[in-house]
Amino acid sequence: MSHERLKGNVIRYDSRTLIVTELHSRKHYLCDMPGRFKKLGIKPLVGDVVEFIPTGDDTGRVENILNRRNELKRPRIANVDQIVLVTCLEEPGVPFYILDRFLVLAEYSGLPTIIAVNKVDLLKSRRALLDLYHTYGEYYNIIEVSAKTGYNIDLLREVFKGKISTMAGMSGVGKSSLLNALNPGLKLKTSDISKKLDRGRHTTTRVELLEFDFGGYVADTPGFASLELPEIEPEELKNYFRDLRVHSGYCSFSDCVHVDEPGCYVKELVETGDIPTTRYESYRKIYEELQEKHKEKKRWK
Ligand SMILES: Nc1nc2c(ncn2[C@@H]2O[C@H](COP(=O)(O)OP(=O)(O)OP(=O)(O)O)[C@@H](O)[C@H]2O)c(=O)[nH]1
Ligand SMILES: [Zn+2]
Repeated sequence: MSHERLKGNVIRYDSRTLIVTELHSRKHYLCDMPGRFKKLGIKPLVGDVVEFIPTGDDTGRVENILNRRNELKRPRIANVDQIVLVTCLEEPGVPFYILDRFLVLAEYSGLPTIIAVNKVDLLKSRRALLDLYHTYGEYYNIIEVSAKTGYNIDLLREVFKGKISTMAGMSGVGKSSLLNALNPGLKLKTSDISKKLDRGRHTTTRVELLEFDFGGYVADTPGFASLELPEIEPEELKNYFRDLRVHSGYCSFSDCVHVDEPGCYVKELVETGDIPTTRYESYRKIYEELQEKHKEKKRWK
């Protein structure tokens, strides 16, 4: 048995053990952590890249956790590359306002975001799609897909390939169906790995990374499930609307929040239709919600 250090991705973790996928062979190792980690308060996260030394055929001991590029809060994952926001225009027709809330959370996380429009097989015309492109197409990559017919699933596979992703989107838009279309049996396969390496120990409720056969990982639970807004100052909200942000510099006041100020260029663009009304309405609605939250907080101080 060689004792060279190997590197791998943590795909699952409970209080004592980690399942690590070795980067090159993609073999799974059940690893434990040295006691000193706990003493030092070092806790691994799913998505971490760790160095480990094999102690048996499929076991190992973690030596080191490499620096994280980032850390997503919900679900708790390290080194996330992107968010794939799933929506659809029929069954259910997801309101743009809901999409806008997801996008604020995505922008706040600072991660690249791709919009996947699922169930395009249900559309009788391209009208609703054109509306979506008009509203979001300049600022986000949009990909039309159908989990049912397989339309553009190969393109979506390219989006996920080799990356750590998290999917977000309203209930019923087809997130699970898409994962299954991308990689049939994805969830089952992962629970098999867990069972084999775990030797029947209790199952964890923590987030796990599912491994695509074609390379790459996706969180097994959707992100931003609650749509609850993070602690953003109302004045900061404008930074999380890409389309407002790019025009912010042209308002008369540099700290313009695009609500009541004179000489607001953003409001001018809403008038001329260059910024979609739905986007501006979402902005106002969320702005007011944040103001309320802010007031509440002050009241209790
Ligand atoms: N027509 C059509 N139906 C689809 C498509 N994708 C999913 N569905 C259906 O939409 C319903 C919801 O799909 P799910 O994959 O469970 O959606 P989900 O986003 O995972 O839902 P949650 O688990 O509630 O978050 C199911 O009845 C699917 O069969 C599609 O591309 N076209
Ligand atoms: Zn303004």
